Amino acid sequence: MAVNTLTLPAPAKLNLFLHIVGRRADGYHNLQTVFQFLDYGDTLKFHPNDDGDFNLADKSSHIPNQDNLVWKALIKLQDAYHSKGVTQLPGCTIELIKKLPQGAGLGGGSSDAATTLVGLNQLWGGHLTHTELQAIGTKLGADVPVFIHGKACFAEGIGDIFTDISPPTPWYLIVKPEVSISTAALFSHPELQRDSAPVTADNWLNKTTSNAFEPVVCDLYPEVAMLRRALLEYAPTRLTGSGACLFSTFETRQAAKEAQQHVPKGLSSFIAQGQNRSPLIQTLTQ
Ligand SMILES: C[C@@](CO)(OP(=O)(O)O)[C@H](O)COP(=O)(O)OP(=O)(O)OC[C@H]1O[C@@H](n2ccc(N)nc2=O)[C@H](O)[C@@H]1O
Ligand SMILES: Nc1ncnc2c1ncn2[C@@H]1O[C@H](COP(=O)(O)OP(=O)(O)O)[C@@H](O)[C@H]1O
Repeated sequence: MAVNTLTLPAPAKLNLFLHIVGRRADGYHNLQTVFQFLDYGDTLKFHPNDDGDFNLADKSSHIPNQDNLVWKALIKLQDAYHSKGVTQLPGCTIELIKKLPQGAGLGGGSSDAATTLVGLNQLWGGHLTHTELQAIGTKLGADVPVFIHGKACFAEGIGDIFTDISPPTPWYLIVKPEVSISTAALFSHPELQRDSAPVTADNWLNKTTSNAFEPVVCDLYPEVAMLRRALLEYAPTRLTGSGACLFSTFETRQAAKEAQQHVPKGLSSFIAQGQNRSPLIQTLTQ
């Protein structure tokens, strides 16, 4: 008999800073960044069935199912279970409810993939450890492992070697400029600074940090530069990941709400609080 629906969050992340410290032989870049999660994101509902079929019910993303990172995560996890000799996997329909904008630097697709791996692993009897799930996640995208890790961290390598930290957890106003940015194109941009001086998990808060993509993005997209200048009137403001979202940092939710009144009409924005344990991990350990 099919078990009950499992509902899990797929939260957003912010990169509180992001430096590039070198280029690797495989074309990827070594980063230094701090990941923090938000109490805001997508939701996945896993509806188990008795007929052994798998479906993705996604009314909100407009991404063809076979391209969706949820579906790709499902296929990769099935392969991993098969190679462990577990072939009888209970079927389910995965319902994806998207709130996060795409191509935003909030890691929405990566978080959906991570929640899929964690959720299905739980429904299939937990044959894989979180370390094994992270290794599968890396094959789907550099940002997937941190969502499985689920703790705020100083990250190195391609963003997959973690030192846990507890940065302050302020309120953020996140605003999405109406531009679409390719992460791969930005990483290969000739003007990108790729030689930032290394910082450490202990000293980054006392150093001058930045987001290496910000000057390039502001140069390519004047509307992002303009929005950044406007938001800087109210609070410290920075790009997250490769953009396009900007986040402004406030001590209180009220202050974030007041600044939100000034977001240019037509741009989407939301307010969320920084989380040092991701909402996914909080739900799993409840
Ligand atoms: C920049 C960051 C910062 O957290 O986030 P987003 O802006 O995507 O949210 C990540 O490094 C993005 O991670 P993710 O979006 O999963 O990237 P992937 O799909 O793995 O890679 C897309 C492309 O970016 C380049 N890439 C990615 C990561 C990295 N450390 N070096 C790279 O050079 C590669 O050209 C790769 O083909
Ligand atoms: N479930 C998904 N949610 C969002 N994007 C997805 C998903 N599956 C595949 N994608 C693709 O991944 C790309 C990056 O998405 P996303 O993770 O939201 O952006 P970012 O990494 O910039 O935060 C999108 O442009 C989209 O084509």
